[in-house]
Amino acid sequence: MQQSNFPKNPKDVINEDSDVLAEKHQIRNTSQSELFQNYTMVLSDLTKYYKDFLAVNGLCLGVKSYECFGLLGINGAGKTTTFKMLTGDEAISHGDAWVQGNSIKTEIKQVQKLIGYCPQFDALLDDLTARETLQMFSLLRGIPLQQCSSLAEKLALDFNFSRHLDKQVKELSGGNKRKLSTSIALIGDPPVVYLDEPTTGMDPATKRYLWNALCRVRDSGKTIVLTSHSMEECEALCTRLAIMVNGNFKCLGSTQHLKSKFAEGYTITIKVKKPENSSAAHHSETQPIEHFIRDNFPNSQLREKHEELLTYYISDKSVPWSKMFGLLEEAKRRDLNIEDYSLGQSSLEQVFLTFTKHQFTTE
Ligand SMILES: Nc1ncnc2c1ncn2[C@@H]1O[C@H](COP(=O)(O)OP(=O)(O)OP(=O)(O)O)[C@@H](O)[C@H]1O
Repeated sequence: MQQSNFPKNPKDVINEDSDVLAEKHQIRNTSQSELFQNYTMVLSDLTKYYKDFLAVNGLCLGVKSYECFGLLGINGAGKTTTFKMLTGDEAISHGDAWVQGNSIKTEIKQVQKLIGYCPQFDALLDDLTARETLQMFSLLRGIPLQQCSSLAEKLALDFNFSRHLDKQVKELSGGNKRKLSTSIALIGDPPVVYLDEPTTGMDPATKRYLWNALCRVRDSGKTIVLTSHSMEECEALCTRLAIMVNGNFKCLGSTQHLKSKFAEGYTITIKVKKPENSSAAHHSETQPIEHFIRDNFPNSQLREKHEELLTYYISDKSVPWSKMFGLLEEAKRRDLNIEDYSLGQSSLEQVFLTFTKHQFTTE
């Protein structure tokens, strides 16, 4: 069920990160001619309402060639809706977006010539072979008939499905269908490529093969925008990424920047003993350990308190591991209701989880 306090007005959104605000400021305050000179793709306050439900909220972004931009977010964050607006499949409610200076709102036919799109669900015809599929899309893209066959072979080689080129789509595995869909997005050499979860259903080795192929595409000068649920994928491919929550960018930057901004330091996760016959620890059980952490780790931040788990972020990297383990062992000895604990270096995955846990439940 939809939550009643979902922000209806783009201005209602709070807690935007400084990098997200800086990008907004830059897009809003730079002349269009300068933006189009610097960026292949520009989003300016891109917004989508489904009736009164705000699915995408005023996104501002500029993406250059040689850049792969990642949209990360859990289910329902607004990633596919963003793509659908960029491909002209959904009308834009407010704002606009441009590809090589062509407006999605007023020049969609021109924009469609400049983009390749791999949708989240393979839009393939079961009875055609992979070769026939590639040839059909090549013809639709205006490629001369005599070049279609060699192009199909080249794409199958680049994406490692040559062995399956003459199989019918219905005979292909899920991973090979994704490879076929991704290669379709590249037919006609479009300068901008949108990939909606390109590696869904792929085994780890195939995934890595596709990542390498996409790195080569990126390094040939194209602009790639992809959605993913995987931090690992974004680390492998993306020059920059944004974490999306409820239609908003929550943070934006290179994986390295996000790591140093949000994931430096340590994470302590403490499992608190639950009282008998209770599914969660209450304040009286968690209070002693909360006091202990506050007193002994002055820079600690309580990031999450969920049932019997407390997760702290320790930004002070100068404290040696031995000291931290020593303090946590002491807390265990003092019987502060600690059942168990773990101590580790913060990861990008934790940054992602920290941001996305604020996603409203809409289903
Ligand atoms: N046609 C529609 N009508 C009404 N609401 C929609 C429609 N399409 C999407 N939504 C809602 O908009 C929100 C964003 O959906 P969207 O598909 O863009 O999310 P997503 O980030 O791509 O999720 P996933 O990772 O599952 O693909 C969701 O709450 C979804 O239920």
